[in-house]
Order: sequence, then structure tokens, then C-alpha cells
Amino acid sequence: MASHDITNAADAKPTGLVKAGSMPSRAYVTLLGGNGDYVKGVVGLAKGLRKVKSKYPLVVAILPDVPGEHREILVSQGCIVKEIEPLYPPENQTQFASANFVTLYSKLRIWEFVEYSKMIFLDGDIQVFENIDHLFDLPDNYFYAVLDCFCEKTWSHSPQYRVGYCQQCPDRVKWPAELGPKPALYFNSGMFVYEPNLSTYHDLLKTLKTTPTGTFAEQDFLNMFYRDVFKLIPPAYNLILPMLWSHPENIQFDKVKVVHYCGPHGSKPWSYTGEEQNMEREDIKMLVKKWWDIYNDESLDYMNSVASREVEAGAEQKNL
Ligand SMILES: O=c1ccn([C@@H]2O[C@H](COP(=O)(O)OP(=O)(O)O)[C@@H](O)[C@H]2O)c(=O)[nH]1
Ligand SMILES: OC[C@H]1O[C@H](O[C@@H]2[C@@H](O)[C@H](O)[C@@H](O)[C@H](O)[C@@H]2O)[C@H](O)[C@@H](O)[C@H]1O
Repeated sequence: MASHDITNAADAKPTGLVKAGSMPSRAYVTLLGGNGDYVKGVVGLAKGLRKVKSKYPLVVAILPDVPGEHREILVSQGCIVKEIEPLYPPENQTQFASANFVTLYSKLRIWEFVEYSKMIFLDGDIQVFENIDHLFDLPDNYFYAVLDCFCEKTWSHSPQYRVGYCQQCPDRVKWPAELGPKPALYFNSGMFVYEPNLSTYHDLLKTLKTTPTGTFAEQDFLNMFYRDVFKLIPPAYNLILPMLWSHPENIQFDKVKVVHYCGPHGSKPWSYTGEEQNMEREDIKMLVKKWWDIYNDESLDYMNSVASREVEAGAEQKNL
């Protein structure tokens, strides 16, 4: 049993021992670092969650390099802004896939948000097009995530890519026996359901100190940490764009609830050009338009939605 199977570890929460009167608190959480356009992604996410009438707030873990005006924008959109300290990968690693590794590793700080009993993490380049509040009712004490795909060039360093093996279609190219056991299931860390817990948080930080940096930063680390114990949820809850061209057979497009505009700069709606490989596809253009329709919808701005809620409340009062 992996050491981090929290169902048996010391940090598994005692069941039923909830302080009298303290209701389990839940929230969505995302991460924002730097002074670039990811703030647009977070604003879009806040508005998307409002559009699907989520019952829960959006917490934004922000790094010190986020400018004050970006923080103000998030507050004006009803986000709960929580400052986090940067978390640096192990000193002795040099193969950095990208300059924003510190931002990515800092994602681990959200395990410290123990004022919340359960949280759903969503990358800032994700949009929620259908209500997913029901995921908070998944059984406690587990980490839930969606399978990733090994078919992008970003995986060219891996034996999976070299032999053409992908966990999304394990029978298309079988894992060669001579390479030993096939890779453990591997999730995308842009979306997951988890429970903040100080013991797990300290375990994460302690383990990080001795874990070599991987190509995919905290995603590799979390897959090592929750290896063989994470619970799978369907791709409808985190549609990573490469699935559209690498594994369309695994996607029921009309059932997709969450879209993850992961990948290169040109795959982000706010910097979409249609010039990156595969980004000129009609389905991608439609998903980018859907993102902009929400982002530009002023009725979804927090102040307008507060005003509309007051009008609704007033109308209900009149009907009493
Ligand atoms: O400069 C950056 C880079 C990343 N991020 C955050 O880290 C997440 C993961 O980074 P990215 O979206 O680049 O990863 P991908 O899923 O595209 O590999 C983003 O969605 C943001 O929430 C950020 O806030 N600022
Ligand atoms: O590098 C770290 C990132 O790794 C993951 O994105 C990857 C992964 O999905 C690959 O499978 C794709 O090929 C690649 O394009 C994409 O960027 C997470 O979504 C993100 O939050 C972050 O941890």
C-alpha cells in the first residue's frame, strides 16, 4: 500500500468528529502567479462557476508576484484571495521544462487551506460549462483526478511516447514486456478533488525535498505522491485539449462539463491565435468562443450578480 493512502494513514480524518455547529466548508480553488494574462483565466473561471450557479466560492491562491491591480480585479469578481509563499523545487535540479516551475510547485500550498473540509482545484486555464458541485459529495479521504494523455510532443522525453503507448488506449500500442511493468496510471493535475490536511501538507513538503524535478513539475510530483491510490473520475470533468485529436473515441463531446485549455501559449483563450498545431480546428475555435462568451458576459460580473440576487430575493419576498 502506498505510504500516502490516506485511508489508512495517520492523517485520515476521524469520521463523524465534526465540531458541533461547524458545517463542512467547501470551495473551489485555483492558482495565480506572475503579472501576465492568467488573471483573465481566473476571472473567466469565477464567472463560469457563477454561470453554472455553483453553491461554493472560488478561492485564489496568489503568489507575491501578482500585481495589486490583479488582486483587486479578483476581489471585485467575488473571489476569496489567499496569499501563499512560493514553493521552490529541490535546489539540485536543473532540467526545468519552463520558467514557471516555481508557480507550479506552489500549487502544493493549497493543502494548507484547512479552513475548508474539501476543495476542488481548477487550473486558471480551465472553464466549467456545467455544474460540478456534486463532486464535493464523492466519498471523503480520497484524491480524485482525470487521466492524462501521453501523445503530445511534451511527452517526447518519455518511454511511453517513444514506443507510442498511451494509457488512454492501452491496447492500441501495447506496453512492451521487455520494458518491464507498464507505467502506473497518471493523472492531469490541472483539476482534482482533495481535502486540505496539515499532516498531508507536511508530508508533501518533506517528500518534495528529496524528489527530483520532473518535466511536468508538481504534476509529476503529485502522481508520485498519490501513485496507485488516487481515484479516477471521467474525462468529462477535465477535458484536456489534446484528447480531441489523440483520443476522440474517449470523448463524448456533449457530456463534457469542464474544459482544460492546457498546453502552449496559443491554446489559452486569452492568447489564442489559431496558429499553434491543432489550434485551427473548428471544435477548438468553438471552445475558445464559448470561453470568451462567458468572460465578456457582464451579467456574470460579481457586482451584477449580487444585484440580480438581491432583485430575486426581493421578488421572492413580495411573493411570500
Ligand atoms: O505564469 C503562470 C503560469 C501558470 N499559472 C497557474 O498555473 C496553472 C498551470 O499552468 P499552465 O496552465 O501553464 O499548465 P498547463 O495545464 O497548460 O500545462 C495555470 O493554469 C495557472 O493557474 C499562473 O498563474 N501563472
Ligand atoms: O508542466 C506542468 C503542467 O502539467 C500539466 O499540463 C501538461 C500535461 O497535461 C501534459 O500531459 C500535456 O501534454 C501538456 O501540454 C500540459 O501542459 C498540468 O495540466 C498543469 O497544471 C501543470 O501541472
